[in-house]
Amino acid sequence: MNIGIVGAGMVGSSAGYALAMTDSVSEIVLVDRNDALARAQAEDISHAVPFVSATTVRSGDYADLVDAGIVILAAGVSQKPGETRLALLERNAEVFREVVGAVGTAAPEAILLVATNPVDIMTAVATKLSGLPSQRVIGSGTILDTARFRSLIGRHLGISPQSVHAYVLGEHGDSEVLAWSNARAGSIALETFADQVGKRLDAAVRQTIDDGVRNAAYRIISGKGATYYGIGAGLARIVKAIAHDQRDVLSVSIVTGMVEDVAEVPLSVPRVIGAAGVLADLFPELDQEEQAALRKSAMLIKQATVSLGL
Ligand SMILES: NC(=O)C1=CN([C@@H]2O[C@H](COP(=O)(O)OP(=O)(O)OC[C@H]3O[C@@H](n4cnc5c(N)ncnc54)[C@H](O)[C@@H]3O)[C@@H](O)[C@H]2O)C=CC1
Ligand SMILES: CC(=O)C(=O)O
Repeated sequence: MNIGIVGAGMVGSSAGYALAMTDSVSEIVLVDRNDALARAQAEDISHAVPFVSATTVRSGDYADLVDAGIVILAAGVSQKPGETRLALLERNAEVFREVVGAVGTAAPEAILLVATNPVDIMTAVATKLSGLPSQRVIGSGTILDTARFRSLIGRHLGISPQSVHAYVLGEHGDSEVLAWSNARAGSIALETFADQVGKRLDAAVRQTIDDGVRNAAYRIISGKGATYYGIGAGLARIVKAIAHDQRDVLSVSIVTGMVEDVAEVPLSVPRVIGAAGVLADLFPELDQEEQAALRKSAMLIKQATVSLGL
């Protein structure tokens, strides 16, 4: 499959690099309003390819996206230290008014994979502007938060994050919901697993992990200005699931019919991902506190989409 990436900054180029390293697509075309940047990123990534894969990496303009099966949207502004994702909304909605139309003209059938923040609301913006069915406009949503959650649980329990089955739901942002109540390690409930390996999983440990997940972006941005390796790998993971019809369960964001009594809201729950995009939405059983938090997150996002007239 051929992949387009619009926005060749830190996130777009990291996604391109991660994709090239996984050898899962045929061609990557980078598009940016800064042509020189897109050219330089493509050239640099293409020099990594001979070590790993045979992916063609080049820059181009929108017309070069004609054969793309998926177009990643990573164009726009990013957070300054201390700034929230939601604060980017107006500026990035303006960028999408230009970008989504241009992508739609070149590649009307492509699945759109949104990374630009605030990613849930930008997913709703892209869905509206493109006129595509919601199953084909996918926001990276909480795929990154879920990875952070699994990584910290795995580190605490002394196991691989890939043996942790736990999801972050709701907004990719401050109101996100760490679903502790149904988290498992191997096939064992988390608390039972912790008991069996002699680890504590009390409120203090949970609070430390919650902070590690919820505030990761703020910490990284204050230390190095941006986050990009994690999301680059997350985007590559979603692309792989679509390109190879893998039917993986991943927490991603699409405009969802009903979540905790909030209608038509873009947020993340686990979903089955395959060649046609989102094949099914999954709603894990939550405890009362998590349910209330998910409703709050859904209402907050809904307010923002309504304020944009979506
Ligand atoms: N979904 C997630 O988990 C994450 C999302 N992000 C978001 O991704 C977005 C990109 O972040 P970075 O790559 O760090 O920013 P960046 O500033 O490095 O790159 C953004 C690129 O977009 C390009 N661009 C801006 N307007 C454009 C337009 N109208 N047409 C074409 N290209 C345009 C710029 O020239 C620039 O190269 C931000 O909104 C950021 O908040 C960042 C990290 C994680
Ligand atoms: C920047 C951002 O959204 C993140 O790293 O989670």
